[in-house]
Amino acid sequence: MALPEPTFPAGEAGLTAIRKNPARAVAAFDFDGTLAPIVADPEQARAHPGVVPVLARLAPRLAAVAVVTGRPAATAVEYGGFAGVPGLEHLTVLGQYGLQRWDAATGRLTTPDPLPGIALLREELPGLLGGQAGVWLETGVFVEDKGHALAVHTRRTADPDAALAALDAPLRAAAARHGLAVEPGRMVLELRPPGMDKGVALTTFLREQDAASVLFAGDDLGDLAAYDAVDALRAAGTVDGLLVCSAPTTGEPPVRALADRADLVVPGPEGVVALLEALADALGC
Ligand SMILES: O=P(O)(O)OC[C@H]1O[C@H](O[C@H]2O[C@H](CO)[C@@H](O)[C@H](O)[C@H]2O)[C@H](O)[C@@H](O)[C@@H]1O
Repeated sequence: MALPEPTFPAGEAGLTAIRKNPARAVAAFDFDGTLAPIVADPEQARAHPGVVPVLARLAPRLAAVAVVTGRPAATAVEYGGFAGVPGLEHLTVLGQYGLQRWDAATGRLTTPDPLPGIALLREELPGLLGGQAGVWLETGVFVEDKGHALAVHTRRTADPDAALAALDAPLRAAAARHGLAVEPGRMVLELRPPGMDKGVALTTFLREQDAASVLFAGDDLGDLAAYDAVDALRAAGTVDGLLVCSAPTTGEPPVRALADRADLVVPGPEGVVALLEALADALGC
C-alpha cells in the first residue's frame, strides 16, 4: 500500500516531518481498538499479529515508540507481546492513562499507590450493580478491576448502549463520592484517578524525547485528550503531528469526535498495521 494523503494540511505537514527526520519522530498508539482488535472479553484482547513485526521494523529509525493506554502497563505489555523483542528496546508503555510507565530498555515498571477511593468503590460496586433492578451482573455487565481503576463493561449485555445509559448516573454519583474521574469509552464506563490523561502523558513524553514530530493513533473517547495535545503542540509550532483514527470494524460506528478530526481514518488495527508498513517502506526500514 502507498502512504495515504492526510485530509488536513496540518496532518500533511506532520507526515512530511516524520518522513524528513524520523530520528526526531515519536509514534504513539492507543492499545484496544487501535493495536488490538476489539473483543467481547477484555481479558482476551491481544495485539494484531502484524503489530510487533512492523513496530520492530520502525522503532530503530524513530526517536521512540509509545503505547498510551487505559490498560495497566503490565497488561498492555503482556497482551501486546512487547517484552524482549529485538528492535523494540526503546518501546515505552504509558499505562492507566499515564499513571504508570514501563520501559522495554530496563523492564522497569513505575506505578503510584492506588487512591483510597478505588478500594472504597471496589467494596461498594457489587451492591451498586446488584441494586440496579437486581440484575445487572446477570445480564452480562462485567467489572474489570485494574487495580488503580474499575471499569464497568456492557458489551456482553443484550443492549449495551441502554445498559450503559442506565448505569451512567449511579456510577457518576459513586465517582463523585470517592473523588474519582469518569472515563467513558466503547461500551464501558471507567472510574479512575483524576488529574492525568493521555494528553498530559503524551505531551510529557514528547518533551522528554525532544520530539519534532508525532504520529498518534487512537479509536476511543479516551484518546481525545491526546488529539487535543497534538493540536496544541501543532498550534504552538513546536511539534508537527499526524492524527490517525482507527475506525471500528465490528459494525459499531466510529467515534465521530475522533474521526472528524483525524488526518487519516483507517479500518481498525489491520488498517493501522497497513499504514505502518507503508510508512516503514517509505522510510526504507
Ligand atoms: O486506552 P485503550 O488501550 O484503548 O484502553 C481503553 C479500554 O479498553 C478496554 O476496553 C475496550 O476493549 C475491550 C476489549 O476489546 C472491549 O471489550 C471493550 O468494550 C472496550 O471498551 C479495556 O478493557 C479497558 O480497561 C480500557 O480502559
